[in-house]
Amino acid sequence: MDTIAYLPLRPWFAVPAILTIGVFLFRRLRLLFQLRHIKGPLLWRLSGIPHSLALLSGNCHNLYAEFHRKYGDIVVVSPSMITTSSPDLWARSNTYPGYKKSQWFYRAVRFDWREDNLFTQTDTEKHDLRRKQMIRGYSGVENLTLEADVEVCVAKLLNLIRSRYADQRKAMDLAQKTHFFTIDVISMIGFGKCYNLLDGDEDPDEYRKSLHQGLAVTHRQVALGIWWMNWIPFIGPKPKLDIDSNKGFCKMLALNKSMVEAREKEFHEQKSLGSVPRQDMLTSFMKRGLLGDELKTENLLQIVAGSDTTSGAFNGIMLFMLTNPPCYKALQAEIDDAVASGKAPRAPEVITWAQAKALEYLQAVIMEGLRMFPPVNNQNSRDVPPGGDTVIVEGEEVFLPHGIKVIPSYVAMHRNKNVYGDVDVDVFRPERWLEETDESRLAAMKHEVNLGFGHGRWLCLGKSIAMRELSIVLFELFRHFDWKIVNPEKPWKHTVLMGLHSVTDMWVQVEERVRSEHHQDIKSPIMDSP
Ligand code: HEM
Repeated sequence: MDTIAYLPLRPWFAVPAILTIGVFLFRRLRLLFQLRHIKGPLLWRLSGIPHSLALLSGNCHNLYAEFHRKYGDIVVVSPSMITTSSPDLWARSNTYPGYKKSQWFYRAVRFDWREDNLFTQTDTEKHDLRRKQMIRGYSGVENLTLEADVEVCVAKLLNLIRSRYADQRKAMDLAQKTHFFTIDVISMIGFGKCYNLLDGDEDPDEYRKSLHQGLAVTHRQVALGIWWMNWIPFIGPKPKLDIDSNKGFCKMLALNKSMVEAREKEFHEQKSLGSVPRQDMLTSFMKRGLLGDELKTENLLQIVAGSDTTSGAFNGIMLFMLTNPPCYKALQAEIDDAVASGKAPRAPEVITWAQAKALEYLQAVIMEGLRMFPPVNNQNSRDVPPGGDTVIVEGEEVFLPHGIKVIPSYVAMHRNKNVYGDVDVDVFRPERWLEETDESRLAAMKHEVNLGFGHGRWLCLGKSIAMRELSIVLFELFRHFDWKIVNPEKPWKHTVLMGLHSVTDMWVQVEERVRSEHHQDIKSPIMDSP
């Protein structure tokens, strides 16, 4: 008892304790001094706790947008972190030499604590080498089944909505279906084997649930700063990878392992026989030397990076469209015109990516949806390089000291009045993309909204896949069906985990659009009623 009571007085304890506290306080004061010229709420400058609480609240994206409205384009949100709504600063921190991905976030999101994938790699040189091995597989140049794979999944989605919900007048959880769709697409193009969630309209192996659980656990670890616990090898169960008995993420890992191993074997056999291997994503990666564990971890990255992001975008765009009758009507008018004029095929054929890209209003809806509801938020952090960096923000030079972390506030950036004007930035109005006559302003708007896919060497590799999915599916959803939100007062349950929108219970009523005797001319009973 005595020993414990007098512990702080014993020199062997007191000296290191005082030194540790002293170093901590010195560092805090130095940071406070270094960032004194940047605005931000006092409590957030002094302690990291408010930032942790903001992340845990699931509403960090809106809170930081609020800060930007109050303090301007850069704001201190923790002793060593600033958030920015300046497109120039964010673009610069993705291109200017020396900026790198911050470990506090990217180390935490490794699937396996020992191994990086392209997304988590904080060593810029290693990242760039890996990216070179993968870029052609993602681009579609060496992935000749991409178009057909997406088309098959779109047909399955339409069939599911029609047969199980529209025909039976049953309310449908749209968020579940968009997630099933993006998981099916990415497993098909990533593995060459579809998870088939749309076929059965269920998730028997709980992939969806496990993706959400994985995001939730990692989110809490990042927010509380305890991600390093994953690095203690004895903590956390080592998953037993058994395809038959597992469910969820472990099943996904097991399936990934066996699929990739089988494909590697096939690849080497075909190579030794001199025959042409399949032309898909996995083959493209293997041709560029990505094999074994590296191939497995990159393959898994696709599923995680390619499902919640795109389904978040779908849900946001659908919510904004279903609550904006003039936009809803304008999109259906463009779709009907496109079909009537032969710019789009008649049903049951599915529109192609090339055809959908050419539909101006559809593309404007997607840009505006991504602007109003950015699918990725806040945490893609960058470290300021050694020597610091002097940047121009709102016309003034600002010095950012070395080691400070910069995070993007896409919500605020996508509503930056210097880019979009100060009339209606907070309003969903796809027309802004079509009406803008000043070419340099339009270019700045496009550049800005595209930052939501990252930038420079870290630009999203799946961007064209996501745009393809969004364009084709939105066209077909509005061509075939009419939509109502079941509960406009609470349209969904929503939170943000690891910067991604996690949406459930987005209940909608869906009806087949009424067709005239020519069958292809469709009139909307919902939107045409007075
Ligand atoms: C609307 C949908 C999507 C959005 C908004 C989005 C956004 C982003 C963003 C912001 C980054 C950069 C993150 C950072 O700098 O740390 C990124 C990276 C990445 N995304 Fe996406 N993404 C989407 C869909 C997809 C899809 C469908 C795939 C896969 C098919 C994918 C694969 C990747 C990969 C592999 C990276 C890492 C790139 C690198 O570090 O070189 N994304 N994405």
